[in-house]
Amino acid sequence: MFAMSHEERAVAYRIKGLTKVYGDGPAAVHALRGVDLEIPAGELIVLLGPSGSGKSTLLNIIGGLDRATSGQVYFRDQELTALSDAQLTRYRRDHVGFVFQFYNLMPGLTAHENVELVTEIAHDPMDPDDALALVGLHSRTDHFPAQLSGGEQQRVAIARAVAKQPAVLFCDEPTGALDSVTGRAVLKVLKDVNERLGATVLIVTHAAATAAMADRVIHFADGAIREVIVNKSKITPEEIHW
Ligand SMILES: Nc1ncnc2c1ncn2[C@@H]1O[C@H](COP(=O)(O)OP(=O)(O)OP(=O)(O)O)[C@@H](O)[C@H]1O
Repeated sequence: MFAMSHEERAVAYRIKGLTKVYGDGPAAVHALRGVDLEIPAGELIVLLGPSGSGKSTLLNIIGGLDRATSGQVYFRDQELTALSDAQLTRYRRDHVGFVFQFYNLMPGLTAHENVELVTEIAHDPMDPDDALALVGLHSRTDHFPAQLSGGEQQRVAIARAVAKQPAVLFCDEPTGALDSVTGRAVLKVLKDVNERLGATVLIVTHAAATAAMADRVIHFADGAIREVIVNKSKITPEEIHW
């Protein structure tokens, strides 16, 4: 048996020469122009960059929601870019949670039932009540989305995403629809998920102040990575001002 080195175990994603072109001919859009990146496991990472620079495209490809045009993405030792559609679906189901700007909850189901939808089909799920307690909503489990504030609905969406105990949590503008106080509460929940569950958390955001709480900040511009900064002195979500 081969023992994996510490370094191999510690990398969640290896991305090599990744490109994505939407459309073809003169109308083609080069959303990713050759991205090389390593994402260490267990970190909280923030992706920043102007609108249209390719952040969501990168998140969608490494999250298994979209296909690259060329290049490779490895999750641990598995090449995602070589998987069939069925294998990619299994990767998403077993390892990945998603949180989006708009919470995408089922309006006719309670908070508990929204989380249960995922735990019923997950491999090694948390109890829905534990997932809702993790996001501070233990007293609201029987409420419907319309009875909850935006920040509370986003916390239900986070509980739903983490209830299957994913290795990775992808968050695309998770605070985009929230005021700063509520947004900070949601960021605190994401930090808790990162620390308590050990999940790697990737956050795409326009709220540049969020970068101060990250382990690592990736700056995107024009379909490429401009800079990766390892944050030596992080602040807590409560200390963020924006
Ligand atoms: N399905 C699509 N078809 C055609 N072009 C697309 C598609 N999705 C994204 N694009 C284009 O790819 C480029 C990168 O988009 P992407 O959404 O990844 O950027 P972003 O950095 O996440 O932007 P934002 O911050 O505004 O969400 C943009 O020019 C966008 O218009």
